[in-house]
Amino acid sequence: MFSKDISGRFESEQTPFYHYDLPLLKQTLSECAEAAASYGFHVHYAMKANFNSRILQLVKDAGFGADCVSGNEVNKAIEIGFSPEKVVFAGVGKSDREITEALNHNIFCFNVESVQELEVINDLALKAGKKARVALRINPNVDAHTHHNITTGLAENKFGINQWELPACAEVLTHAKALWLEGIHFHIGSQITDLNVFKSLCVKVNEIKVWFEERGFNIRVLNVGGGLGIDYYQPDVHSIADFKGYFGIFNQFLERKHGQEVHFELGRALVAACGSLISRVLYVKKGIKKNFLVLDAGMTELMRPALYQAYHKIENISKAENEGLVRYDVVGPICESTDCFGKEVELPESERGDLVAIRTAGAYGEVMASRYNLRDEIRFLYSE
Ligand SMILES: Cc1ncc(COP(=O)(O)O)c(C=O)c1O
Ligand SMILES: N[C@@H](CCCC[NH3+])C(=O)O
Repeated sequence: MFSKDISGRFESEQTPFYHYDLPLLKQTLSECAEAAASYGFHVHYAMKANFNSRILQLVKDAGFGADCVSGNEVNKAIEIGFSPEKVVFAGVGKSDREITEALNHNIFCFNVESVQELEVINDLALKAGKKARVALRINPNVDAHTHHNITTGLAENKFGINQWELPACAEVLTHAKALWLEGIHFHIGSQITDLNVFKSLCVKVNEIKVWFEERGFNIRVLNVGGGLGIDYYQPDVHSIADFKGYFGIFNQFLERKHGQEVHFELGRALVAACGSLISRVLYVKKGIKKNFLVLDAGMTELMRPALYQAYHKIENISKAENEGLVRYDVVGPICESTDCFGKEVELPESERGDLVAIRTAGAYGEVMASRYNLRDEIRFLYSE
């Protein structure tokens, strides 16, 4: 249950807003950093999960790098103070302008997603008089066993370079004057809870690394992406992911030579748990077959349930827990039938004005908000 100490502060606040529990975020970052350091691993925070400035500042202070997926994310990471040496730029469709700006920032590495992109980066780097450090994002065709819409490492997905194109990449890299190959990169999907999936990934990475080494390329960096899943069902029991167990898999199954670095790009597992969307009950609609709880937050503030039928725990934080339970479809005010946070959700009997917390919304929540229906700008509140 959401802490009463915290929720007491919300009564007079204008809703909806995102609440970020910064002490929990700091604890999560420190456990992750410590677990990674124990194996000598490096973590870049996937800032697409949440680029709220307060959060980025804490992530940077905890020593993480930044994994960016647009020129604007690269610029923001630099603005916040991430060292360019710790900034990587990924994405299947980087524009010429974005590439040139990132070159001018002297970022650590571009994660390259096609043979053509490799050629374009070479041309733009030549023009800018720079050398671009690149890693090839390879599609390993490993099933992440997660929601279909957030799977990225299957041959049918748009992401990464297919293995049959590796000889073409090797050819470009051999002749390109402005490219420097740092390593190979993989990211197979998000919200992965079956850790065996990462073992399968390690097997593929080992295989592909050898392919390059046999052809005389030095692979200094093995970037295995992100994707570590979290517990959306019991946010207070498992508020921090098992980073030690996760990194332990890679330590055990990834073959590393002396001097080879292992990089990760975690997003969700670092920031999901610290965020909740706080909303107020506008109306209780009683029906014969159904009761609706109409909130003042909707899919415009948190899109995941509408987009992926994603589960987020919903709590009425104005009422004592588990008293007089009633089933509700918890919906928002947006003119879309998919604007629903949960069906048949058991909650204490609720009334107009009650505060509702939609938990574990710190990743892919605020950043995916939209102004559809000309909604207000998103608001925030932090616990220090
Ligand atoms: C290339 C890349 N790296 C890292 C991430 C971060 O993933 P997650 O938030 O699941 O850790 C993503 C998003 O899925 C991604 O596309
Ligand atoms: N936005 C997705 C994750 C996509 C990650 C980016 N590749 C989610 O909310 O779960």
